[in-house]
Amino acid sequence: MTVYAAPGQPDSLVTFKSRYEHYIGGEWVPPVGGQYFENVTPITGKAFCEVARGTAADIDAALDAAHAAAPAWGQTSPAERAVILNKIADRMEQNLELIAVAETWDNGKAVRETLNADIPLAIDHFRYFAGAIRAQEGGLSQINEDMVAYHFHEPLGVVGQIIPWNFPILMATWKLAPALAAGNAIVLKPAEQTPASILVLFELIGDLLPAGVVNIVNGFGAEAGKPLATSPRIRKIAFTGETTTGRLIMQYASENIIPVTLELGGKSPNLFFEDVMAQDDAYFDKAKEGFTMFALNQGEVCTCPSRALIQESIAGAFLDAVVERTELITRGNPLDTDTMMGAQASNDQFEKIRSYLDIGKQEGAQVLTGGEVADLGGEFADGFYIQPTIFRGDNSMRIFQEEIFGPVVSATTFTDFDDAVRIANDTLYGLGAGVWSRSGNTAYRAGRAIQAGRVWVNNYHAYPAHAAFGGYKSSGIGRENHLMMLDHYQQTKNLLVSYRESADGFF
Ligand SMILES: NC(=O)C1=CN([C@@H]2O[C@H](COP(=O)(O)OP(=O)(O)OC[C@H]3O[C@@H](n4cnc5c(N)ncnc54)[C@H](OP(=O)(O)O)[C@@H]3O)[C@@H](O)[C@H]2O)C=CC1
Ligand SMILES: CCCCCC/C=C/C(=O)O
Repeated sequence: MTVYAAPGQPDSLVTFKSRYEHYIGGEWVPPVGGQYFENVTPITGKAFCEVARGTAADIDAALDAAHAAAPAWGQTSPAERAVILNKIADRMEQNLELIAVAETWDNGKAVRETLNADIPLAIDHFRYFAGAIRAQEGGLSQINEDMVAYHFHEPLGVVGQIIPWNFPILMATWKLAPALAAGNAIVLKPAEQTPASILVLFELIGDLLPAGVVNIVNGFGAEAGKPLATSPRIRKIAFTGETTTGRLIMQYASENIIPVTLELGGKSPNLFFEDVMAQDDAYFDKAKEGFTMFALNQGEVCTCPSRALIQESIAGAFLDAVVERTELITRGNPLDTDTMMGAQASNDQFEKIRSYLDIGKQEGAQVLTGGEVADLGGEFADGFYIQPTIFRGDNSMRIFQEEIFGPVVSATTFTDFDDAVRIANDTLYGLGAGVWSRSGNTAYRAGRAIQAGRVWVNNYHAYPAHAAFGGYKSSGIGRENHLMMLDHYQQTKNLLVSYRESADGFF
């Protein structure tokens, strides 16, 4: 067990500055309007730094820097960009604990996760796209014996990226790594709730990139995000966040006819067929872990398995077993590596989840465990902690249909295969899903029938860089991770060349 010292305490790995500026053109730049906002750690509920509050003028300055950097960066070779991405990964790896502690302090999540998942996955992402861009090939079509169509990948130029607060560094990486690999310059706006860890990261890695290739403007959605997303000076906007905000981003983008990628909400079903059940067996233990994944990252994950669908014949015994497993989730200081669940990322999110705990009870759902805020006392008394909660109810309830984004799972039963698929697909969303069965046939058929971009079969919440990730229905547009993300950051140049030396057959 390790308990990392809190920033500001003796022996802490991280010292946050009391004030952070924007990162523009390779420099730390104060906001044009001179305004700052407070950044709170959800662990204690106290402010720990202030951050530049960006407006349209700061976005313009960042776009100037990005446009100045884009031509040279776009002409670097894939091998040169790959070297830089690998250096970023190496620098992050050398500072893994520091970055993990910074992320935990800013977001509230358990350091056990930032150390073992968020930051290692981010490092691997840079390495994956370093390799992917070198492996990418263009295309050639032979039109006839004298004519050839060459297809080249070209960078888009300057792109905008807007990210949320649930995985600040990992979500930044999911957007930065492919965009950089493809040769674009970037203006990125972090979420107002969690800007600090990304700024700490850029204090560490900023010198590895040419000035202006990545620019970070902090601030609020309406004040900094909208001027970025509406700017005619970007060639693409990438967004992760709420579905209603995603709809706005699409409207903004339509004005300038630029492409969008959107990672939006979810209400992911996790299906447990009756053959998962056993008294004492490694597979059943694995399935219970899969159920408990609703509490990963305090449930603040777009793919949170927030609807558990359990075959009626095993429901009683299965729910008893997962309640017992859920009650073993250790809570406490998020900087303690034994702690499994940390704090919700903000007071707003904490209050939103509390309201859904009330809604679930008012709708008549049965609370099998949890259902209340968690009072950790002491220095954590003002932090944002919620008990992991299992409701049992019906798929028509609001707690089954609306994104809670907290450590709350709503469980219901199904009778047979068709009923399971019907309930799974009875949602506006289509981002993730889980299927648990010892039968390969059942698992395969369910996986293909569920309308979701990612279906985990006999596992959950794994995010390898080379597996495509994205939504069906209202969960978004496009795929992140995987080679196919490069397509979203490149345009195709077709050179149609005639090698015939006469005008014969010109038309
Ligand atoms: N799919 C996912 O991964 C996520 C889903 N959510 C869902 O959304 C709910 C609300 O969270 P919230 O943070 O408000 O989500 P938002 O979608 O509003 O925020 C995501 C990002 O978009 C920015 N933003 C907000 N409004 C605009 C705008 N008009 N133009 C441009 N950028 C904008 C935000 O800035 P800022 O925060 O600085 O205002 C933030 O950087 C959560 O409870 C959860 O259900 C939230 C986060 C991630
Ligand atoms: C254990 C790592 C989890 C990564 C989850 C990625 C989620 C993205 C999102 O919420 O948009």
